[in-house]
Amino acid sequence: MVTTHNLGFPRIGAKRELKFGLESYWKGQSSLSELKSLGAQLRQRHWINQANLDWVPVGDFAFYDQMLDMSFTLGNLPGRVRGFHGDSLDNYFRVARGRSAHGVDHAGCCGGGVAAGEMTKWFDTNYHYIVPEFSAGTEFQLDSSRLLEQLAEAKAQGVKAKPVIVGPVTYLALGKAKDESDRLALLPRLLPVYAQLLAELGAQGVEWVQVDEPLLVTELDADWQHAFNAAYHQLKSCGVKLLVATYFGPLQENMYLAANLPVAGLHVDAVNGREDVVPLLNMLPTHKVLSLGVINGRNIWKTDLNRLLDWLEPLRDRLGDRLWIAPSCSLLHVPVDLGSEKKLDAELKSWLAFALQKLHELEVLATALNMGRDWARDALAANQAAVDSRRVSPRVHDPAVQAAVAGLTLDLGRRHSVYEQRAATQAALLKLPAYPTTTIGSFPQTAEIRHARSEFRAGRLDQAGYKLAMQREIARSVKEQEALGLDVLVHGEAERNDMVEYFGEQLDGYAFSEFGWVQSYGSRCVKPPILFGDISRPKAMTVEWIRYAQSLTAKPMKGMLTGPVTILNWSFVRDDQPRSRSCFQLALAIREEVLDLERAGVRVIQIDEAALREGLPLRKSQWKTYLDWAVESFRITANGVRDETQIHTHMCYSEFNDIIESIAGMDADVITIETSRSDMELLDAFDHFKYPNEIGPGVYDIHSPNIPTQAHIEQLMRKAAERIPASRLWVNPDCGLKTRAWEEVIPALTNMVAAARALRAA
Ligand SMILES: Nc1nc2c(c(=O)[nH]1)N[C@@H](CNc1ccc(C(=O)N[C@@H](CCC(=O)N[C@@H](CCC(=O)N[C@@H](CCC(=O)O)C(=O)O)C(=O)O)C(=O)O)cc1)CN2
Ligand code: MET
Ligand SMILES: [Zn+2]
Repeated sequence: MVTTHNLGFPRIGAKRELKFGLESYWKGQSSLSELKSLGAQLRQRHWINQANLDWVPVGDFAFYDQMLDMSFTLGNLPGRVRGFHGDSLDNYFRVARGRSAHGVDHAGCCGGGVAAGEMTKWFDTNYHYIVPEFSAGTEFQLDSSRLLEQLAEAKAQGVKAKPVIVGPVTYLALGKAKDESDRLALLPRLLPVYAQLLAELGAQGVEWVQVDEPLLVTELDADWQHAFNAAYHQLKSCGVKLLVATYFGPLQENMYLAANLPVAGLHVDAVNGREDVVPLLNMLPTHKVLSLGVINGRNIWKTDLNRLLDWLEPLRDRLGDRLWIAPSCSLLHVPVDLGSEKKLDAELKSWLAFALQKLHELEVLATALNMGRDWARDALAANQAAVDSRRVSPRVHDPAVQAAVAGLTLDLGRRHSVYEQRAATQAALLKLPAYPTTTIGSFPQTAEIRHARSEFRAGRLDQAGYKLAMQREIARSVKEQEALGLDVLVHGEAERNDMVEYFGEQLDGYAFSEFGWVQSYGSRCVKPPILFGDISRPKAMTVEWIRYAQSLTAKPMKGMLTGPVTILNWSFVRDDQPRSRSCFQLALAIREEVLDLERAGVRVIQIDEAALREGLPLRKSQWKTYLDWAVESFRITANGVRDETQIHTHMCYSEFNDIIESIAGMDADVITIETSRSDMELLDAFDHFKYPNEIGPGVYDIHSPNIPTQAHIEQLMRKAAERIPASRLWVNPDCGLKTRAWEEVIPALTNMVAAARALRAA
């Protein structure tokens, strides 16, 4: 018999219950016990949702992040939060979110400031985890309470529990040694704690534990390969069976290593690593379970079940009971329930599967594999009809768009003149001071803005009323910026629910959901739009708003767009054509918007490519191919403008050393990047490469509520000027300000402008 299981379930809740519960607790509007019982309710509901599986994940729930959970389980708390006397969940939130120095915390006691743990992208997803912190002296100490409590809960509910933990090697690799010490040197101290944890789980009657080691789909040097062997040799007799889970790509050169770890089972990504499976089978010891991740956990398309069965049936014949099937990765990265969607049309809906529907697909597969396809005849026929209808739908294929992409030429992506020449033309027109100041685009998305939008959606506010409400917000942000004395203004993005979804909603070839939320970090979610067909732009998307904003000021107003690569990377995209082709289609559509803005008299246009770097393939060998089409897409979007028009781009999570040539290849006149947390050291890449154009290195971290001082900003800018000629420097925050409050934004920008003035005077 084939066994079914799941690697993880979205914890935010079908209606984002966890988000609202967390935010209400953080605001002091509900109690810790209410929050904890909400967590228990969500776990229970999600276990019921998964009740038909043979093994159900336990421990995949997290109040903020699964890596931070693991840090607490391993007793690896940053020194600055040790010795906290309150509830450990409150301490957990202190690491997750930081605390400002003068605040009064939830429990009403005075807390000193606590810096938040660093947050970074989980592999190539749009999910962010809290980076474990290490130093040479790090000691670990088991705190199994969270996992054991959830296990007891699950057992009481009759759940066939398979605890899930992050594996020791991935845990170490994704952390950072603040003192530059060797994290691998900590492995001997870490493993006994894992062994103890596994033994405690075994003592509770656990049979299988899923140990996530996605690091195995990345390039590993000899030390890290060795760490895998060392780790699992030490854990092999801990009293439970281990299923080492890999995902987000093929094992490739790590296949032999993974196949021969001394564990009872291996899970592989059989969607993105399909070609690995047969060679893997040939080297897998015959006592081991092989779990095939056959349902895509990273997108929302229905699986072609019949075709999958054609491939799976011979594997079933060969593996028998040793075959397990599952989604390719945790379902954390997809929305919960397609059934909640009332506005998507029936045809499109028939092509889709969210988490619950994916679990159903798994059941159908198991029935067909265990009993024969006849037993699943109706489900398979319905699936076939849906898959066929999508394949041939005229809604998916637009010959005009395909022809435009086929006709792309390199000159579309080239500016008329080189940077030096354009820069002179632009300087004469814009007449900006030295160290010009600007912001990245968004201003606070206040409750009133969100509320107005939700009233508009619900039909309680009409189009005119909504437009007026947004214009009022735009006017407010223009007024604030003028009072602050900023040099290049933004309209503030009040009218945008999200920098990607907003464009998805206006482009043909896109659909969007009502409840398709996916956790991005903590309580913050995104609703990735669904790119299902060839992309075109029926009409201008941003011009009216920008024109309005420009009408309110004599200062230059930036046109604000999201670039094609970022729209692609933060959407659910087609699986029936290469990503590059969808990206070129987006590039052509956004290019038209750029040209429309230019025609409307907008002199500075920013095209955000926040997700360009995170879209890099996990293996370096594939970087060049990606960068080539990604950079070309940006160039097509941006570079059709006249010399007089200044193009800006923005990137966050910027680590540019290894891709600086591609960044330069985009040929934006100005790039704004996140640098404040690295003390301007990121600029070394730009310095060494002699990056030719202008740079706005972020001078303060927008993720923190702390107000940067003028002195600190000046000091950072002086550091920047050691690396980049001052004549090419801009002064701006690290990223957009939408998650901050006006009370934070005003003093921070006041100090920023004062710092720029002081630098000019010097
Ligand atoms: N797509 C994407 N990926 C990204 C980023 C990004 O900006 N976009 N930034 C980085 C991650 N950072 C992020 C920063 C903030 C949020 C964020 O604030 N998300 C909002 C949702 C934003 C949104 O779509 N808002 C909608 C819906 C708002 C909403 O929830 N409204 C309430 C009603 C409110 C009321 O009636 O008062 C509801 O529907 O229940 C809107 O403004 O229209 C949230 O979780 O709260 C997400 C990610 C990296 N990845
Ligand atoms: N223009 C966008 C903003 O300011 C860029 C954000 S990058 C995540 O919000
Ligand atoms: Zn940003």
